[in-house]
Amino acid sequence: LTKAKKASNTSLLYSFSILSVYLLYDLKKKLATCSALIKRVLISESVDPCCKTILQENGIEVTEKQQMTKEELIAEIQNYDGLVVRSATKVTSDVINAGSNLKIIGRAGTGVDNVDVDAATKRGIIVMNTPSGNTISAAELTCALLMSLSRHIPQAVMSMKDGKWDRKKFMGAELYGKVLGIVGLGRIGKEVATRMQSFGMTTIGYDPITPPEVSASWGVEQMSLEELWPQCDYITVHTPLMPSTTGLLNDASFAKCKKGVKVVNCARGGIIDEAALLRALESGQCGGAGLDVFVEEPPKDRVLVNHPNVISCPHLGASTKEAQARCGRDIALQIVDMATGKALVGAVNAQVLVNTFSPDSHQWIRLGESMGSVLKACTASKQPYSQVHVTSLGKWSNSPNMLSAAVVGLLTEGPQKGPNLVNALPLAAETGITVQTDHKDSNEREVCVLEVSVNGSSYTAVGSVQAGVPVLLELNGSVFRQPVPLTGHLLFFKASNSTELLLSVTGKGVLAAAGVLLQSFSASTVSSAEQWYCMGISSLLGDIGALKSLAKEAAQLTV
Ligand SMILES: NC(=O)C1=CN([C@@H]2O[C@H](COP(=O)(O)OP(=O)(O)OC[C@H]3O[C@@H](n4cnc5c(N)ncnc54)[C@H](O)[C@@H]3O)[C@@H](O)[C@H]2O)C=CC1
Ligand SMILES: O=C(O)C(=O)COP(=O)(O)O
Repeated sequence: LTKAKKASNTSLLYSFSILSVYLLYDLKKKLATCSALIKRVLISESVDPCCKTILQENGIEVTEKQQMTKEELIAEIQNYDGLVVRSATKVTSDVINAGSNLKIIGRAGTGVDNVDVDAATKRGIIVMNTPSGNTISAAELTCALLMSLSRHIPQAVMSMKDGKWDRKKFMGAELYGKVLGIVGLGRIGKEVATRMQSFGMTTIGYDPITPPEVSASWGVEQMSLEELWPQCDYITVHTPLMPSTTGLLNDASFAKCKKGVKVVNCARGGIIDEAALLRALESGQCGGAGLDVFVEEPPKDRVLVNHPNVISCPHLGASTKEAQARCGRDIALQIVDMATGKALVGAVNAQVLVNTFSPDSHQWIRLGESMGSVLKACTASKQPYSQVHVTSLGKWSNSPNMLSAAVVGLLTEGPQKGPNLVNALPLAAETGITVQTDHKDSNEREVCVLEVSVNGSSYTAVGSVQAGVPVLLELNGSVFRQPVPLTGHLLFFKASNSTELLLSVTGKGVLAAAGVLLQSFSASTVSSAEQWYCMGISSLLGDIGALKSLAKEAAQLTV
């Protein structure tokens, strides 16, 4: 560049009215999806051996280490790309942040409350589970607890082992004709309902998401919790543990129940408030409880476990050979599919990625990232962004994916760490960027419009996918005569419409002097005073800073 400046100073200064020379970027380098290679996986709990076998068969190195302390896990986790857990491993933000190479956390089971999903999402780590693998087992254990509660089977067994023959003490009650309230009508709630109906129970329930007509089709009448509590002889909960379900059954709700109501928690400790349960058991408001799960596991405080009307298990809902085989196999296959870019199944924090596994979407994602990169370069000196808006036009709406992809392009600093499709939107929110997306149906054009606002100014890129290649059609109002393929190294600059100018940049000008070959050239259709140009070039210019200052210097001169 220095040479170029010396050699062609006059023509350069004469012809340049470049305001800025923008970005050179290598699109091939960074497609920030999460299909990064998974080479090493740590299994930190007792997961079916088929999990290890499947991972190894697919070239993944597996280490099994059970009962690690938090400190041990934090010290080790940086060595792994993937972590497979059940419910006992607490994957806290400390663990996640220590996992500098971590790309995936696989939960061989359903509940992900032991994983800090938000922390993982912010770090761009996929969290996936195998939600249907243990449904039947958890439902069967729930039914077993309901039956045991009605007939005091565990207590009777203990008394027999004690050498007693106490027939009076264990007088039970039939399930037949009784009302079972099911809170949470998802996979397990449904299976519990249909099984208990075969015992002649009336099943009623509540779920804020499952539509009443859907649950009615499998025999569960839905109603509000206020209506449900007083009708139930038995209540079973099957919701995830989250703020809205913590303490769902509490002092106030127990007070609304029939005296002697029996409750089962085979979902998560804390959905039935443990202290309120104890009070209800002691007052007789609750006639018995079947607990598979506890707030603290194992529970140090044994007062509930030791209560005569409580029967309990050490979190055995999923502990069957069948459930473990399914969950172990499913999580291994899901990790392999993800790593090889075949499919993304079971991701709980990366819905946007699910659609990126079709070749079609892949190119649109590349387009979004590339347009983000282009606008990032055009606005480099003006950041931070205040708003990012993506509009998709076409037959199908891909704007949510495009939005994440564009944010990846806008926020990416280097090829390794930073934003990807998993954490793009949380990162944008954290950075104070307002994001917006919409879609307009159109049979004529299939394009994506990306608009970013920086310091009150707005910058726009319009792109599309043509013949399987992402292309840029417009940049800040300049419509390119030929679509610009967003591939390889591209040099964008804004300049007045002048042949001399172009020669000074290309032919014998700056690029030639820097030993860079011009591979393609796109100018805008409008011959306005200033317009955007894009050049495909053979290699990255070593010193883009020098080019920029040269241009800046030139721009200060009156031509
Ligand atoms: N004890 C064990 O070993 C096992 C326990 N589980 C637990 O069971 C839970 C349920 O599992 P699935 O049925 O597979 O999940 P699911 O996602 O199919 O169903 C959960 C249902 O709860 C509903 N829900 C959410 N908030 C609610 C609220 N405030 N009130 C009522 N319903 C609400 C949801 O709409 C959803 O339909 C899991 O989250 C997990 O914690 C799962 C498997 C084994
Ligand atoms: O899948 C779930 O949500 C469970 O609670 C089962 O937990 P586990 O895998 O047996 O530790």
